[in-house]
Amino acid sequence: MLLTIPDVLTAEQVAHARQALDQADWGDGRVTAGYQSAKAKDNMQIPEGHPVARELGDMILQALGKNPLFMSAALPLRVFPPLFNRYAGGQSFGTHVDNAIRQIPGTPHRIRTDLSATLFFTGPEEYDGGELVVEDTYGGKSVKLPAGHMVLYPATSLHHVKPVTRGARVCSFFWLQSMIRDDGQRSLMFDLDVAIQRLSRDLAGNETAEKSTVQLTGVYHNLLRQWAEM
Ligand SMILES: O=C(O)CCC(=O)C(=O)O
Ligand SMILES: [Fe+2]
Repeated sequence: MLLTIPDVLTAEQVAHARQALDQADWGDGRVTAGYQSAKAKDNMQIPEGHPVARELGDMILQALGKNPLFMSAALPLRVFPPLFNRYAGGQSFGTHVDNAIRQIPGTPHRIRTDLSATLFFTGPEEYDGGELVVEDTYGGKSVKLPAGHMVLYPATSLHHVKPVTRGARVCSFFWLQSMIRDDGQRSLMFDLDVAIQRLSRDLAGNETAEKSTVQLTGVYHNLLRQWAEM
């Protein structure tokens, strides 16, 4: 499932991040790439563990923790500390697949990358190109979002970022391990959750409908009990 999560950050948070990112030291993005993706990757990154990356990473993780759409769609177990990238002057990232396993820097912990995320700090009017294209069985889906919005997509997908031919594209990107490894099962849980929420909103006050909503909520939790890995 590929999902846009609007307004993860407020306009004030985006402005604060932009200012901090403009002043940070950027290095070659190849340092966090795997063997194959290093050949395709041409961008800049803030080094892992840089104070700006930590501060803004915490801001993003806090915002996501309070975002019901993100929590419902991702069912996150562990989130990789967000990284930050910048493409300008024709830079791009050719077709690649993200590493399946990532060590969380400075810890003995590893995560399985079930989902990949890109959170935009620059708006589409600020640069040309720079679309993130995610391939799935139905073809390629091109994504270019307003600042503060985020896209969540299966880390299993081949994807690329088109050359940025004017201006600069600044984003945060990271991965997460979900409590539900399988994309199909996770999508089912998300659909069920969305439908239950809508039913309880639309049929509030109807006693029979409320009984069914409680029963469906039970089905949701019992499926989660069957499928979740912790
Ligand atoms: O810049 C992006 O939107 C994606 C970056 C990416 O695919 C990666 O770093 O693996
Ligand atoms: Fe990637």
